[in-house]
Amino acid sequence: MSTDDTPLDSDATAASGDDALVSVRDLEKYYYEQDSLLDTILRRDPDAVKAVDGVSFDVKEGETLGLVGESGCGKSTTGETVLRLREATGGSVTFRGEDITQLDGSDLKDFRRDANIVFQDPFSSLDPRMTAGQSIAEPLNVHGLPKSDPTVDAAVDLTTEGVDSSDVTVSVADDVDRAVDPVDGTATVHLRVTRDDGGVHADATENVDVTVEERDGGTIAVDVAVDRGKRALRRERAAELMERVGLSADQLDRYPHEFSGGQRQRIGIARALALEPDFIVLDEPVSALDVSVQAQVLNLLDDLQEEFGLTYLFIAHDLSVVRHICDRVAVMYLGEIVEIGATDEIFEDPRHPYTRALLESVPRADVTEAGRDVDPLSGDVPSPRDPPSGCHFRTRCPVVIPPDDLDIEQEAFRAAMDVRDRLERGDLAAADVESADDWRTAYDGDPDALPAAAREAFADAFESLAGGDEDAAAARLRETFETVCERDNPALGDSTHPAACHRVD
Ligand SMILES: Nc1ncnc2c1ncn2[C@@H]1O[C@H](COP(=O)(O)OP(=O)(O)OP(=O)(O)O)[C@@H](O)[C@H]1O
Repeated sequence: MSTDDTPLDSDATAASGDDALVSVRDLEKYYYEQDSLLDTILRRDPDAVKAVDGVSFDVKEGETLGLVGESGCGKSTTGETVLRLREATGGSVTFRGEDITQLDGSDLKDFRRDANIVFQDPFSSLDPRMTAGQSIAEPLNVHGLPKSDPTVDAAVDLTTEGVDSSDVTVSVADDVDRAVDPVDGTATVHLRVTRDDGGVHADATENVDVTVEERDGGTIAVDVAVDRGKRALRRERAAELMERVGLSADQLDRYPHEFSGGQRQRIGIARALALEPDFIVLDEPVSALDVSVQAQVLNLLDDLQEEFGLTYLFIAHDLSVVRHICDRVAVMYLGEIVEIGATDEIFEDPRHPYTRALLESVPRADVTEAGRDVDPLSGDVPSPRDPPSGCHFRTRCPVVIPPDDLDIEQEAFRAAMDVRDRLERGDLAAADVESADDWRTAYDGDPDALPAAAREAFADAFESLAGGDEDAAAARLRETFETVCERDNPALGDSTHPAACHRVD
């Protein structure tokens, strides 16, 4: 989550394999709606909601990749499918080179320790009947942690004062790694043995149980062990995490409703950190918070990323949030990624008309570089059950490409396409038309400003309509006004900053 410029000479979609922690390829998540009885009787194929429809991207180790787009574009479904909280219906997700869509049993459980999620709404994502401490410790409980790792060695780093170190023998229990974080495969207890007027004392920096005994002959025996049970250790870990996310360990026994929104989100973050993951999906982590606390939570996420070397997939609909914390940004529209690139490039040189329109909805101060020459988005995202043919954005796109042989202004072309859409949707029917000339009222623009070929096409089509032949009318309009944008779905290239648009090379 650095604000430094990311090198732009790397491939934007694929992080060239080696440095990718997560690689997503052609990911699909289709939801199949419950069939009606009639569907079952007629053996119709179930309707698919194509929430994620062939998405590919990499998240490099240590980076923050933003995933942005309007509500309903499939961002959450992507995040949850990448984490295997939902099952993919196609494609692959590779984590450290292993396809996690194929994992099961203990391998899947291991992946769940490595990758976690912070949800948007910290109130509904926390169980109201659990205290903060219980919520944070729950993942440890589920995984039976903390437990000792037999491959970790136990060691002691001894210092003495008033005692000759050669007189001290220390025995460290093998399982101290339950309470002492190992470094490079060794859990080291830092022990200090001192003598003062009261006798000999032994203290450890770590939270372990130390007993000291002075034996005949002047030798000193120190035992280091972890005597607390798992439950107590989990509570200690929860307390540490509370402090790390900016809360007080004294609040461990409070319930979610006793915290503010920002504090609840901190608890959600502590819970996500409990298993020491490498990768976290942040699903709109600050969208539900007051603007005044958003920056604090973003700063916390930034600090945690640096301290623990975390990799983030940051989901947001608000581009202004993304700008300051993401290294790269992927823009999603109706189940597809339409543009991906380094954050500065996305903001300073947006290539896809959808990205430009999204930038238009960002508060003005944040997009001075992008200019203000694009209309903000109008209308809603179409249904992913029946996405538009070709480029999914074409029904809202302000720069649809007219046919080569039709010399027509964009606005006039859009108005002509509206007539076509209404006819094809059934909103304009033969019953609404009496004569060929009726096209002049159906067309929302200056009919006389249209090129002759367009006027002829309308007149022919409306004559067919007046005669009751809707199919012939639709065919005539398609023949004249069909655009490449509805024929072909533009692919996302593999350049440094690709955009899936017929206008972008
Ligand atoms: N369980 C489900 N069954 C059917 N359709 C679903 C299901 N979950 C999501 N969808 C649909 O999939 C599409 C993508 O939803 P998703 O929540 O992933 O989008 P999003 O971009 O994250 O939006 P939001 O910001 O509102 O969460 C939407 O049309 C949604 O209605």
